[in-house]
Amino acid sequence: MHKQLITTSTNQYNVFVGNGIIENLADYLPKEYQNIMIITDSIVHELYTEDVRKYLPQSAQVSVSVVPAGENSKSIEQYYHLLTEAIKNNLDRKSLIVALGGGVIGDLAGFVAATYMRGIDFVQVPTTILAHDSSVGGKVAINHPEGKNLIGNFYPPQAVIFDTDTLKTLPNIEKRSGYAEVIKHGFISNEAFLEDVLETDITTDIPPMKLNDHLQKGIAVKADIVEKDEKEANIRKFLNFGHTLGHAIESELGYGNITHGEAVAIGMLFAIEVSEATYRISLPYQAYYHWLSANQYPLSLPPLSVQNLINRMKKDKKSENAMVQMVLLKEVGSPVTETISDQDLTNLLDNFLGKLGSE
Ligand SMILES: NC(=O)c1ccc[n+]([C@@H]2O[C@H](COP(=O)([O-])OP(=O)(O)OC[C@H]3O[C@@H](n4cnc5c(N)ncnc54)[C@H](O)[C@@H]3O)[C@@H](O)[C@H]2O)c1
Ligand SMILES: O=C(O)C(=O)C[C@@H](O)[C@H](O)[C@H](O)COP(=O)(O)O
Ligand SMILES: [Zn+2]
Repeated sequence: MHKQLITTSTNQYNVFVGNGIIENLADYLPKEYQNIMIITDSIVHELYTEDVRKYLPQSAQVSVSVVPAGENSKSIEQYYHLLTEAIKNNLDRKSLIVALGGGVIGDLAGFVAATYMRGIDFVQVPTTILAHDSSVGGKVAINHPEGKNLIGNFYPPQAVIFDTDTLKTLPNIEKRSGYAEVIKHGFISNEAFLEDVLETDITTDIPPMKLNDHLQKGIAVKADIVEKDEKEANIRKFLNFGHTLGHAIESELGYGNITHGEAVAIGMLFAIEVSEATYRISLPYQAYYHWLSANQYPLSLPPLSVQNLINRMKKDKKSENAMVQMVLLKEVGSPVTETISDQDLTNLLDNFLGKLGSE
């Protein structure tokens, strides 16, 4: 089991990562709780709720709330439904919410915990590769039809308990989605990590040692950044590499019609191209494109309006005075933020989408 302590401006919490560690769930809780509500989705519920229930302290009263699987559950309706469930289950300020699932559940349940009775404890029990990213750092949110994660907060969990055995049931599409955030951590941190991921075939079973190594390295990159800039005043923006266009694609296509990671994967391709054009440098665009293609990432999109995408990018949380800010790379491991003029963005995006091709 690998343990990493995260220190934020408001608290400290441990991230536990390892095979089979769910059995020790009760030991990883920082204190005793008498009333615990597990929030999960319909797919994860079938697979893992019973285990989690079994390993929670037997003295606690435990309830389970299940939302439909998928991005559409990061909605105001499901958020309100879960608050009602918390009230019905008599959760009080000393109670605990367990977020059991991927990033959708972590973001949603975390936002419920952040706002119920002005904030109660929650722990993240991630079950997707992507959630090595979403369970760490304390960003919790729901979506608005106008944009991703527009309603949320920074609200760190009490602990992250990541049993990587759960990843064995992940379908390939979710492995791809998760690995987009893994390779993002490579791009923004160091060449060796990036190259290791570029050499990994994720279409077949990834050796557990390698997978755990990639997850731990990704978590370390993220932890280092959020410890220095929890509320995204400056360097935390680097974790948004690929997200300015990625989020715009997700909301423009309609939530759930492309996975978060697959949209971000295309967003990173664009960010690399903009970096090369802006700084007149060469980055591993071809190697990355080849890896995406070999691992069956979607590399074409249904026809999308450049203007609509730009309007969406302007609603991104990094935007200032309606000017789009993107995270670019000066080289692998050296991210920067850059304001892009509307004219440049129109030209670059038009060219990029044309090259990417339409379905
Ligand atoms: N808060 C953050 O810092 C942060 C970081 C990255 C992404 N996110 C958010 O995370 C969300 C995406 O997370 P995700 O990709 O984990 O999506 P998800 O939670 O929807 O999970 C993906 C799918 O996999 C299923 N699933 C989950 N675990 C499984 C398992 N072990 N076996 C089989 N199926 C399983 C789920 O039911 C779902 O259908 C997006 O909303 C994104 O915005 C947040
Ligand atoms: O933790 C962060 O900071 C990130 O940007 C991580 C991203 O992978 C994640 O998708 C995050 O939810 C995006 O945040 P947002 O502030 O752009 O909504
Ligand atoms: Zn992301």
